[in-house]
Amino acid sequence: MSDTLDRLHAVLEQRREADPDSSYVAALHHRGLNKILEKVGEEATETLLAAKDAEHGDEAAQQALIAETADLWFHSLVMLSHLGLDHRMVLDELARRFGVSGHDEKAAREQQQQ
Ligand SMILES: N=c1c2ncn([C@@H]3O[C@H](COP(=O)(O)OP(=O)(O)OP(=O)(O)O)[C@@H](O)[C@H]3O)c2ncn1[C@@H]1O[C@H](COP(=O)(O)O)[C@@H](O)[C@H]1O
Repeated sequence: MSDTLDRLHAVLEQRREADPDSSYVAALHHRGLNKILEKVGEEATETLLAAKDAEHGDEAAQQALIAETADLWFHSLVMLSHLGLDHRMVLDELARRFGVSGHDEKAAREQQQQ
């Protein structure tokens, strides 16, 4: 999986300087952060609607959910790239969380806030 993300990251970096008329990613960068965030929000909404359909749906509904999730991940990667960040930082953060229960992490956070 990381190999695919690495490959996509390399393409996204190339597209930062590409012609917006010939590249969708370049067109997003050209239109700016607000447009990219609009797409992330749109894809998040489409993903959750697809998830509801997939809950009691057939294989086609499950495939639709996978496609929408891919759109969401893709646009999130464009967002990170636009801000000079990348998937490796997210993977490192997830790796750091291995073995830390979500309940324990939340309890520790709440204790710090007191
Ligand atoms: N993985 C993707 C990818 N996933 C989704 N999309 C595009 O994301 C868009 C989002 O879907 P929508 O239905 O919302 O599209 P839309 O109606 O055309 O968008 P708007 O006009 O509303 O902005 C579609 O145009 C998809 O083609 C992607 N476009 C590009 N990539 C990757 O990025 C690479 C570089 O792409 P270019 O920059 O276009 O060369 C490609 O080789 C792929 O590897």
